[in-house]
Amino acid sequence: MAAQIIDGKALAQQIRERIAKDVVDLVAQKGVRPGLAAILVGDDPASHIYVRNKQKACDAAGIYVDENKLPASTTQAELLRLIEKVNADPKIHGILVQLPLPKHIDSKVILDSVSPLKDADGFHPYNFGRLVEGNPIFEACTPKGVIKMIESTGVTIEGKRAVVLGRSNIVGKPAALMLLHRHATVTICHSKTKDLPAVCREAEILVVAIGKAKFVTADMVREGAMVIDVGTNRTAEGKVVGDVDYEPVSRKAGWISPVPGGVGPMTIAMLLDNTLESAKRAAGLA
Ligand SMILES: Nc1nc(=O)c2c([nH]1)NC[C@@H]1CN(c3ccc(C(=O)N[C@@H](CCC(=O)O)C(=O)O)cc3)C=[N+]21
Repeated sequence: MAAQIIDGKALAQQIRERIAKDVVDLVAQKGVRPGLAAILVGDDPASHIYVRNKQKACDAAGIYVDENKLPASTTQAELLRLIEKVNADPKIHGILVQLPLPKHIDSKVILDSVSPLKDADGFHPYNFGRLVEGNPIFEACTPKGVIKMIESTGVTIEGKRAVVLGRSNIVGKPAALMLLHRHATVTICHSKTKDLPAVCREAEILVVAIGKAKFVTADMVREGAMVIDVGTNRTAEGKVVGDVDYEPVSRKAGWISPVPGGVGPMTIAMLLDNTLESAKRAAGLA
């Protein structure tokens, strides 16, 4: 039996249409248009493509974007001044500092300087702490998108064995917490995990975020499992592939998310959603 495909692109499109309607209502009712400050430092081509896609999605949803493309030579102090400015700007409800930043800039210092009330990426330690508590304001976009994809299948998370492959602060760890709060039994695996394939085979829900092309093979997947592939890897030929060896795994899994067209588009939709929610809060709603 071939797995059912979790179409992140279509789901993201539905969510973006709902956001566009909510933006119209928010403008009509409160005179507040959601605003996102997008900050991009340097000339990493992939980052420019991502930011352009985020900009297009915001435009289509009626979200105002204050785009800041800074040269690679930008100093940490200059970047901090820009963040102070957008922190104080009432037109801005969400701030995105595109990662990675150039090496001479300390990302931790920069991300910590973003107002927790505008932290649409959910990367600030305050928001991470709120997530640990189970009382988040902003949830990181990629793991939030992963949860929405799982929920879209109608499969209940409660009571399930979930395995998260990867322990990064921006995907693996928050994804594991979000699954835990929805009452899954969660295991986090990483490079030091012993007999990783056996642990993965226990998963009814397997979330893969390790950043290695085709790392998850069919022998690591339980029959009928739900496999969510967070990877975005570029092959030598320039093709985008996930962390999952899609063809063989899709013959064994019950559900699978493709790359491209899976978690990536959902990440962008969640950035819009977080910006909208922030604007609603600023307008005294929600
Ligand atoms: N502050 C910050 N927040 C982020 O959320 C953030 C970031 N920095 N830095 C880089 C990563 C990566 N990321 C992706 C978003 C969309 C796709 C996406 O839409 N991908 C398309 C394919 C794109 C292609 O073909 O190149 C897809 O999967 O269908 C992928 C990756 C967000 N990130």
